[in-house]
Amino acid sequence: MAVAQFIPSSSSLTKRTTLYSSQLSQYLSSTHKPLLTLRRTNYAKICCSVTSNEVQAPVAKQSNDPIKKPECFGVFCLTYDLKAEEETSSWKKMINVSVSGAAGMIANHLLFKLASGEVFGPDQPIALKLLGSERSIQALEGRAWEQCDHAGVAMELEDSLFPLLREVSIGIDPYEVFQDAEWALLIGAKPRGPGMERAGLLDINGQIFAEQGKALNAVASRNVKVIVVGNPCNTNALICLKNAPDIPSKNFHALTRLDENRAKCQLALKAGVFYDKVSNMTIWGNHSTTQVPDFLNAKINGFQVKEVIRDTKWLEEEFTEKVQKRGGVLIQKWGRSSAASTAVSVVDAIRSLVTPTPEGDWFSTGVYTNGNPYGIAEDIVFSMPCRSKGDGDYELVKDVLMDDYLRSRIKKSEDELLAEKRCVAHLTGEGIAVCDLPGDTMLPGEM
Ligand SMILES: NC(=O)C1=CN([C@@H]2O[C@H](COP(=O)(O)OP(=O)(O)OC[C@H]3O[C@@H](n4cnc5c(N)ncnc54)[C@H](OP(=O)(O)O)[C@@H]3O)[C@@H](O)[C@H]2O)C=CC1
Ligand SMILES: O=C([O-])CC(=O)C(=O)O
Repeated sequence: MAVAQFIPSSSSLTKRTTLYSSQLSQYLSSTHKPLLTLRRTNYAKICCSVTSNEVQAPVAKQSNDPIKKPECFGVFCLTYDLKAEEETSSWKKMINVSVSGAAGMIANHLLFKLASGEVFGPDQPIALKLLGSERSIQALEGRAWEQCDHAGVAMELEDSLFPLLREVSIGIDPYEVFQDAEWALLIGAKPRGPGMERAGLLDINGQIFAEQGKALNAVASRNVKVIVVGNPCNTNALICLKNAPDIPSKNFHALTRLDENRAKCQLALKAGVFYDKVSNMTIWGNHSTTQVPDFLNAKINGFQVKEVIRDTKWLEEEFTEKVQKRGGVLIQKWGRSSAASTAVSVVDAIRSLVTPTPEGDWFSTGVYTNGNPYGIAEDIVFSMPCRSKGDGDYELVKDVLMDDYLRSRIKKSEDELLAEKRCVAHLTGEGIAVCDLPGDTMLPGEM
């Protein structure tokens, strides 16, 4: 099936491309597969020290053959009927957190942080709903781990004895996995392979996010917060929100927190301070090599960066490029893209929304531009400075400085995102895609 006709522009850097999505349709059409639910009721009680007469014998509900009847396995199959509720009675109501790309590298770090309580707090029980594919479901369940290069995520979650992890469910149908999701962490995406055009990546991954947007719209909580990690994350987030018209566009984020963290690290290194002394760090724009790490507004020990680091040439050239291309350097070292630091930055991104922003500071996240006070084009997802009261919502920061350098850099990233948007018009319901991407459009991990 031809899904988009990319019309050549006058630029010699663009190519006429017609994309086919049969492989992807196969991946996405595998819907309505059974959802495996791993549930442990009151498991926290078992982990905590309660007196033995409060704990009744576990009522085992294990299936005889967990491979043929994969409703549950291992410790998640046991239902404990505990009378004593002191430990859990102070807990908040359980929240549903859906994670796509759950068998991938980033999720492998992130899931354990989510389950440990370090993200949502020590009194916040969670249900993890993992979205995999036909291919990865075995890795997620851990049933065929001997043949698989993935770890068995569910088995490792089980072995971690996390008291706050109340349910684990696994599925390959976003309409089931996103049911009542209060947080959707969308990590799964195809990485760009050798010889693949960026336009091709935008289309293939864009279709994943169009489908997932529709699923969120149909079944997720009306106030779900969505964090898109899978690249190209800004445009994927735009596609997702356009396909979820019943969910506020404001609730969709593209992850640029890793870029913020990378920028803070480089400034700290140059200034010879610990990185917790760097604040007010904005990443403007796309999670790509056009992103703008803003050294005009950032502070070190409460002073403007330019008062501390007087080498403007270093800031404009070396620092900026280092942050923009940090992902690529990491790929050269590792042979794969950043996973642990990305997971940490997802944690930071969520925590910035669920805890009040420290007075005077802000954080960066890629959000919908409608109504922004900076003159950035509307109707794209752009990284900007935000503050939160800790209620999951945020406000854009109004009191920021602008100069010609910053404005011109922001414009370049804006142009890139507008071009990406034209390239996925067939996925946002805005007509025929015209793909005239600037020649230097690259992900941070591309060199
Ligand atoms: N925004 C940011 O700051 C960053 C973003 N990223 C991006 O995050 C994404 C995930 O990275 P990472 O976890 O390391 O990647 P992995 O390759 O380890 O995992 C990717 C997961 O995506 C899933 N997937 C969904 N659809 C496809 C498809 N069509 N083709 C291939 N895989 C698919 C796979 O799921 P399954 O196994 O179920 O088939 C796989 O588990 C990438 O897009 C990467 O570029 C990475 C670093 C930073
Ligand atoms: O470019 C990539 O695929 C990885 C990435 O986003 C990053 O490291 O920032």
